[in-house]
Amino acid sequence: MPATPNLIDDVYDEILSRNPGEPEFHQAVREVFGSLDRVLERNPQYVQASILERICEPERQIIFRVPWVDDANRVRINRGFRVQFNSALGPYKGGLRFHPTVGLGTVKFLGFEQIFKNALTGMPIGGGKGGSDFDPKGKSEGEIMRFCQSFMTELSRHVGEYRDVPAGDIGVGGREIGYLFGQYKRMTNQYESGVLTGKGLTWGGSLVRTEATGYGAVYFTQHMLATRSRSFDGARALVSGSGNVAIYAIEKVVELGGVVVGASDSSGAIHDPDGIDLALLRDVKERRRERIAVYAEERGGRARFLPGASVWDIESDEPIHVALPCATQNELSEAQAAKLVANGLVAVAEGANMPATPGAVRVFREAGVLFGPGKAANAGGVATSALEMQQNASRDSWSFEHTEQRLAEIMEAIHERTAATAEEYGAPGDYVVGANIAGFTRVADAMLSLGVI
Ligand SMILES: NC(=O)C1=CN([C@@H]2O[C@H](COP(=O)(O)OP(=O)(O)OC[C@H]3O[C@@H](n4cnc5c(N)ncnc54)[C@H](O)[C@@H]3O)[C@@H](O)[C@H]2O)C=CC1
Ligand SMILES: O=C(O)CCC(=O)C(=O)O
Repeated sequence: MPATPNLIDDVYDEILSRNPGEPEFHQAVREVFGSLDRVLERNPQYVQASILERICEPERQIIFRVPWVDDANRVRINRGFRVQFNSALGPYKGGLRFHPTVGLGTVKFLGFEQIFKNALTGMPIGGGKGGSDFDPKGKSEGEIMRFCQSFMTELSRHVGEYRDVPAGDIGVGGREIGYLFGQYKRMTNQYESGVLTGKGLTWGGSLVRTEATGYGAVYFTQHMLATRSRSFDGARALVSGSGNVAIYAIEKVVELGGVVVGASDSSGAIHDPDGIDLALLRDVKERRRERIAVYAEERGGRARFLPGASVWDIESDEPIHVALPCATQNELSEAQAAKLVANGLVAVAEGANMPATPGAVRVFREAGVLFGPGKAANAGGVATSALEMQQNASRDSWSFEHTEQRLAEIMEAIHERTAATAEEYGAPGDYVVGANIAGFTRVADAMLSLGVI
């Protein structure tokens, strides 16, 4: 009988009562705690130093008003957030999300995940996350710019190369990072490239950052598949979403010989049994910023749009070997997981943060499906952000080949670290246990060294 179950339950109960109304944060904490009993047994020093309690309490939470003027000259108000969760390993690092569902609990769940993900990369970055309930959908270029400028006017007090380095996430891509960086530069009167990552290539950005999260998730999957002597060659895959992570995951799957037969956005899913035409999808989503239905209309043939459906509802006559959820949290349910398993699923890698519900994760693990949790599988994005920071600090810019090689090595190392830790703690092949323990112990050891702060 483990010596610590009561402690973990007690700390969790305390977190529930101290953080009411934040179900996604609770879910993320529960998921990590589920792997930690064996770690606390072996490391009583973590218990003595209250690492569990401390790691769940953000170092700082900033909530601010974001006033801006719309095209009709009306003053609009949104709420901005930055949660600076843990800086034991380096400056806070993590993206900004602009989406109407964003609240403190969302940002805390993402920031909490980010602590362990960033630790897994082996790079000197702490964990943080931010965002706003601003909805970029349907807004003009001018409105997006004015919102970003107002958001940065407050955020600028809290960020910096050595303090906190935001990047993109849902609703925040190169365009928004540009407006945020422009306003920061104007306010501080200095060209501090290292304050944000995901920058454009002519003003301090890194090659491969755009592709990194999607490519990294596919590299991670490739390593998982190799443990069963399998590869992407001839594999059929479903990818949810059609944003930054999804697009480059699709690109890499196809490059490695796989076929992607479905993708989605928040209006529905497309099923294209002959394989998605990536050039058309990119044109529709990246350039024209249209709904995904337009892809099916223009593609013709056997491509279909399924209004309001999830990609995981697609009825495929042929087996689906790989699932890459790359849209949003809790998008893949237990019932959808069971259906995928029945249709020949071999591997899942979370390109998004926490896209599989706890029930879905249980189904995958019990069925022996290779399951790469987001902390490990989507860490290529933030790792390449850290490479962007390295380039900024050395006033250098690396070639695409060199940077992609670094990304590939980092993803291989994360896979190795995760698999080895799972093995060491008696759970061979369980990437959830491996990622949680490897991430947690790296941060916990640093926290011990830094004293009670
Ligand atoms: N951009 C990055 O480097 C990283 C992103 N992530 C995670 O990956 C996920 C996707 O992020 P990005 O691609 O950057 O955002 P994005 O804004 O470029 O794309 C998000 C995509 O998800 C779709 N989507 C959103 N809600 C949906 C819903 N309820 N149902 C179906 N589709 C929905 C959107 O239509 C869009 O296609 C998020 O969970 C994010 O936290 C994780 C690591 C790094
Ligand atoms: O590149 C970054 O700093 C952030 C990436 C991110 O938000 C994530 O990993 O979820």
